[in-house]
Amino acid sequence: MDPPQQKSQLFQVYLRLRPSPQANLLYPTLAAPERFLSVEEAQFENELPTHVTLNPPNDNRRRAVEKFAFTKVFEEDTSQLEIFEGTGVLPLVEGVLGAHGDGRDGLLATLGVTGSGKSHTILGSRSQRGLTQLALEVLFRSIQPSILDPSKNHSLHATIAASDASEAQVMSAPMYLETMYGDTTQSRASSRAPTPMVVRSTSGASAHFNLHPSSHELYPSLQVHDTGSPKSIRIVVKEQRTVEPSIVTMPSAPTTPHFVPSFMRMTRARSKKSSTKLSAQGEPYTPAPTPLRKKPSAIPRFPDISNVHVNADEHAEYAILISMYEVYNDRIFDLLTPALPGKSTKDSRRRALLFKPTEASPDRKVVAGLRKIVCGSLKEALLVLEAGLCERRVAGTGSNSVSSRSHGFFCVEVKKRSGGRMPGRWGGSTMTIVDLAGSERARDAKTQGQTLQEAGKINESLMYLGQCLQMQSDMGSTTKPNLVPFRQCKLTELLFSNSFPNSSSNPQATPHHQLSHQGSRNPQRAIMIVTADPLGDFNATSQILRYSALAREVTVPRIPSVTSTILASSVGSNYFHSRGRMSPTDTERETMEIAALEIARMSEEIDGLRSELTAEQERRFQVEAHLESFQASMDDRLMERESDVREECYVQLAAELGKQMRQWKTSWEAENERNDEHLDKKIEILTRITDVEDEDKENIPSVSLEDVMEPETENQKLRREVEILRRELHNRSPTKQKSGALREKRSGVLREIGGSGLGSGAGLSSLGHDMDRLRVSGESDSSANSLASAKKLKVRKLPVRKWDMGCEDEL
Ligand SMILES: Nc1ncnc2c1ncn2[C@@H]1O[C@H](COP(=O)(O)OP(=O)(O)OP(=O)(O)O)[C@@H](O)[C@H]1O
Repeated sequence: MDPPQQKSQLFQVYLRLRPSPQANLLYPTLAAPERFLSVEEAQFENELPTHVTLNPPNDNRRRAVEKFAFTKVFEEDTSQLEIFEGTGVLPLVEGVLGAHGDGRDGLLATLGVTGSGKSHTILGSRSQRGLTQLALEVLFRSIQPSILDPSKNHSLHATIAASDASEAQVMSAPMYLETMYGDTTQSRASSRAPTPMVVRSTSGASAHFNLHPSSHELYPSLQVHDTGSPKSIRIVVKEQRTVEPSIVTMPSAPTTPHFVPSFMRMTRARSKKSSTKLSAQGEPYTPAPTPLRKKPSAIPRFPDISNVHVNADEHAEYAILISMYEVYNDRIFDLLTPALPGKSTKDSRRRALLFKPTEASPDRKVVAGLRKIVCGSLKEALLVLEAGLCERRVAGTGSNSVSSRSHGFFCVEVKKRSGGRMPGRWGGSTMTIVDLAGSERARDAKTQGQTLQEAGKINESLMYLGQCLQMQSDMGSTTKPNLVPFRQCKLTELLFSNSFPNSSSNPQATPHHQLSHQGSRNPQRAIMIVTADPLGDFNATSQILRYSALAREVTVPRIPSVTSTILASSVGSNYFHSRGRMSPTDTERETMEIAALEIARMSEEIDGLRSELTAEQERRFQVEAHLESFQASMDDRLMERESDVREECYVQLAAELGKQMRQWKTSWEAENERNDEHLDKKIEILTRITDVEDEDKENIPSVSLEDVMEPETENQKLRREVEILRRELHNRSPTKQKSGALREKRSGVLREIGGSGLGSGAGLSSLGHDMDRLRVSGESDSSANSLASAKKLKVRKLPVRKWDMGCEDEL
């Protein structure tokens, strides 16, 4: 079995076996576990082996022996240097530098079961450097004469930020290291204290800022114009995508410690809307104080690669940008932007980033909004790496005391442009180094809670990665790159998106100039280092090897009985008969045996799955039965409870009703008593009134209805009598006439009254009128009338009585 054509492979896959820890330390009492992985002899002398055989442990399960092919296999005694030299990292670095033209993206990743040595290989340990540090050293050394130092070249930021397609926050290494480690000895620029400055707006409002002395580095497109006054300045932002410079109008603000990159982001975002004028309406950003990190005391120097060198473009200028991020629970987080402490929780808060095409990179996805550090030296780059690693999530598990809980990405962007007096546009390639989190079994890792959840996400993403790797290993026979299902999770998207030529990019969505530039981009070169512990978990390791190996075959036939049956029946008869041959050749027999073995293995797996299914079904029935009985008992209990509640309610209701009845009865009796009393009083009053009326009836003459109803007739009658009397008087002597007339009149009136009893109301009224007219002279008729009407009721009874009692002369 030979590894397939490697040209068609996306990855070169190397296998590294980790040395087992000292057996007596790990297994002081138990017998050391059996080694299940053996390395096949190399085909040629002085060459590394390429095949390993996986021998299943001698348990009851019948499992086939599998053989896997890799680009190279490194055995346990391989050193870090040998790995570095043997895995093609150097050509990868050389490709990124683009010694003879455009560079080519490179990807270096490690994959393996947890604790198998991935981090050790790629990042090293306290005493040894990993592939990352070694690659960085070679890279910096190779471009040493033509690398641009950000602390010396002040326009570097501006040009790099302008060429960056990922909306990145570009920062110089001295500035970043100062914020992380508080180190003031990194460079001349950062050794000075911040200089306070006032930013005066066009409207006269002023804002106070402590502009960092190296702010022209941080904000490359920001130009500070001295207006002549030591306290005021004018800020002009030269946007990369706008032709004219834009004046930034700052609002008045209190003193802030730093004028930070978020301001630049804000201005850029606004510039999309307005190409000429910007206005910074937002408040100047005050960065949250970040606790300083302890600067690593010593960075390992072993293994020594001081003589290693790769080719670089001698006529080009280089700049190195470093960014780091992790994929945690399928989300991307920047490792160089320190997490902010959460407001409500103790946990720190980080903003997830997007992997997407941007305005400047429409046909290629990039992690947008990362912080990128421009490093001028290897030392700076290593310190940035250390700072980023501190942010990475790790946890102690049963399998590894310092287990990575995320997939870590370390990106070295090599920016390259033609040198000379008129430097050209920045181009460049990226070397991405990935330390994948290890697959783990919860039972072995003894994880729970959040760590178990993380493991679930890790295993899921690794499963998708496995699918992609399997597909890519099949690409020797097919030329369809789209078959690799890399869009299933963030990890595979990040790893595979840039592994294909840009033929799939949408030309309609891509401007011509960008298409011609981007379209020429080479697919990335990728190296995968699979780590395995030959004494570790057999199942987990065989799974990893199955999907990462370049080729796989079953080499040692452990023919189970079912296989012989298959061979005897199907292979022996049908296959060869169909070909019309009496005896198969050795190759055919071998192929058939392998196929039969595979069938046997699969049928065994199917049997196992069937029995698992049956067991699951049984469990389900049990659970369902349990659930039903539980439901029935719950129903009974519910009914019981309901009747209890009803009973309680009834008793309470009855008690309440009785109480209400008693209260009502009491109030009803009281009401009755009150009514009786009231009635008695009424009767008493009535009795008294009746008595009085009886009394009155006895004293008051009865008044006929006719009399009351015919007062006019009576008046006329009286008038006639008065007339008669007047005439009589007129016939008598003049002296007697007057007194006689008066007497007659009075006696006539009295008669009239006497004749009619109490008389009618009108009669009495007219009499009252007469009386008043006689008594009160000069009073108006109306007042007399009103008086009479006011006294009407009294007049009805009392005067009558007086008159009845008084004699004629008194009147
Ligand atoms: N080749 C090696 N030589 C010496 N020690 C090794 C080697 N490989 C691994 N180790 C040691 O084994 C331990 C676990 O290794 P490491 O942390 O690299 O595992 P890992 O695969 O990254 O695990 P995880 O996926 O859980 O992060 C470490 O103490 C490391 O130093």
